[in-house]
Amino acid sequence: MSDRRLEVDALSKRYGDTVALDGMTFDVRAGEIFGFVGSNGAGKTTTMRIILGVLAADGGEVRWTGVPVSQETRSRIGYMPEERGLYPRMKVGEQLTYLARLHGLGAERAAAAVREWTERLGVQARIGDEVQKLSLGNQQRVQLAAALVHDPEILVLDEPFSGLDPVAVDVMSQVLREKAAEGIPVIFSSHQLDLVERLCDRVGIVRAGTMVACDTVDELRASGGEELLVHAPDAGEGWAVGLPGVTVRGVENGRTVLALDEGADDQAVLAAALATGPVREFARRRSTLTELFRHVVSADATTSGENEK
Ligand SMILES: Nc1ncnc2c1ncn2[C@@H]1O[C@H](COP(=O)(O)OP(=O)(O)OP(=O)(O)O)[C@@H](O)[C@H]1O
Repeated sequence: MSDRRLEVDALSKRYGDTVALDGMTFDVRAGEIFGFVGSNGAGKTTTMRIILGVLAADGGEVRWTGVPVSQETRSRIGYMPEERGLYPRMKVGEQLTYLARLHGLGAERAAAAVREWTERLGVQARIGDEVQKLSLGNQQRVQLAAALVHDPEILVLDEPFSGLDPVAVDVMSQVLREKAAEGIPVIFSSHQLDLVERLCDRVGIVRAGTMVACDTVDELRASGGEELLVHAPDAGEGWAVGLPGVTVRGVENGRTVLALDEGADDQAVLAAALATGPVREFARRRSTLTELFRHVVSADATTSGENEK
């Protein structure tokens, strides 16, 4: 039997009166990169901490290969905590070696893993420096190395991309892709939705401690419906307001972005645009993940009881 899935099943968690998780449910399959997105305070970090066992749930269960996760399973998870967890005064190499040994690697394998990951992540020149002497971005590269040196079976990364320069983002993305290709389930949280859209096989959108949408990027985008992008330079504000089946979503680089209901007449929109003057661009496209996210997350935020940090 090889049901290599990390299942998060109906997790609940309260902090006093704050409901942090309310039936959080999703799964991440082996070899899949899963993007975990949601507004501040939606419950992503709480979920990841519960997966790791650094926080106990009030209810629900986390399973790996169909079995509730034990401390032994948890020691095989590579974790990058949001608050980061490196010892500032310890040298990079010593720290990574210590972590690898702590997870049971022998001295030789630990040394090889530290070499491999510091080189891969471009911090090999800093191996003899104290962590606190590194820039924040380089500390983050070391933090990723710390999640990887013990050759984990599962990767759980809390905002691994925040604060990284574009080159580091590429390196991090490539590493996550490789790990997934090796058959590891990879879950990471992020507010950088363009990156999530590029990198993830599936995406889960969380609101107020509950998963509100979970699917492939393509399916999620398709569920957001179609949009029209119209560039009519002489049109005044509000030119499209009131057109049947049309909602004005905003303006993007001078183009009006319109959402179309199913069956709405795009030719009537074109005629309305032409009535204002020349039309330089008129294109259909599917919603981006960012637009869908705004739509899903703002749906009933006022009734959700969400307590933002
Ligand atoms: N230690 C704590 N004590 C009290 N409330 C907490 C604590 N940790 C989290 N919360 C609350 O639980 C909810 C979920 O927080 P969590 O950190 O899981 O959200 P998040 O999705 O990771 O947010 P962000 O994107 O800002 O990191 C929030 O309302 C938060 O204020």
